[in-house]
Amino acid sequence: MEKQRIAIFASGGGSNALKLLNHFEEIEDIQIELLLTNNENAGILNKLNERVPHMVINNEAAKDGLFLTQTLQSLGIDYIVLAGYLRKIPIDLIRAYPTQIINIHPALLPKYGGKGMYGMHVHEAVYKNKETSSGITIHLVDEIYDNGQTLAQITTPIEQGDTPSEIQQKVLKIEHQYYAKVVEEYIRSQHDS
Ligand SMILES: Nc1nc2c(c(=O)[nH]1)N[C@@H](CN(C=O)c1ccc(C(=O)N[C@@H](CCC(=O)O)C(=O)O)cc1)CN2
Ligand SMILES: NCC(=O)N[C@@H]1O[C@H](COP(=O)([O-])[O-])[C@@H](O)[C@H]1O
Repeated sequence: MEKQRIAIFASGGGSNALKLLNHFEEIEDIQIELLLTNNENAGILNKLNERVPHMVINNEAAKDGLFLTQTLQSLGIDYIVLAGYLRKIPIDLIRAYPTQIINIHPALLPKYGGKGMYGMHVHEAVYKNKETSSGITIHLVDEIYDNGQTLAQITTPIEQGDTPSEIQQKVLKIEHQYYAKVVEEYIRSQHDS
């Protein structure tokens, strides 16, 4: 496979972004070339240690699909991997990368998805509904939040008495175990000759 270049989009602490960096540092034909964030205070920015170039955009730029497309294409980016990115991906960027934008959602879609369902909001809703399991959904991104084709779904049991924070920790653990491998396998599946 010809070398494939990834841009990671993140808005927060970036634990998934770091797991992705670690995973793809060991792989020669898939490389992470950029970390983009809409949040100048994102915790990930303090953890990169110059491992990858980064770009901070404001919320206007985050809405500008043509700007984002031109920027990413000028860098030769082939895939966009969202890792706790909290802004809507604009339609013009989706049209430029129709099957090349991947997201991880910390719940078993289609439940607990859509506008407002991010971070702890998700786990609090799962807790409130007394679910006995939660998990992750890795999916392609389309113009509707959390609506794109599912690539993988992995569940984790919720014990009676688990708090939203304990649910978050269980879900984050499987995010870290599976996301990078699912991304790698998906990219390779798109280039199987
Ligand atoms: N076009 C798409 N853009 C994004 C998707 C998607 O599926 N299609 N996934 C999200 C990630 N996400 C869930 O996995 C998600 C992130 C944020 C929100 C949300 O409600 N955001 C708030 C703004 C929050 C903030 O900036 O502080 C909002 O839109 O009001 C929902 C789902 C990434 N983008
Ligand atoms: N709907 C999107 C969403 O809620 N994404 C979630 O944000 C967290 C980011 O953590 P991280 O910054 O430590 O990777 C992760 O749990 C991810 O699933």
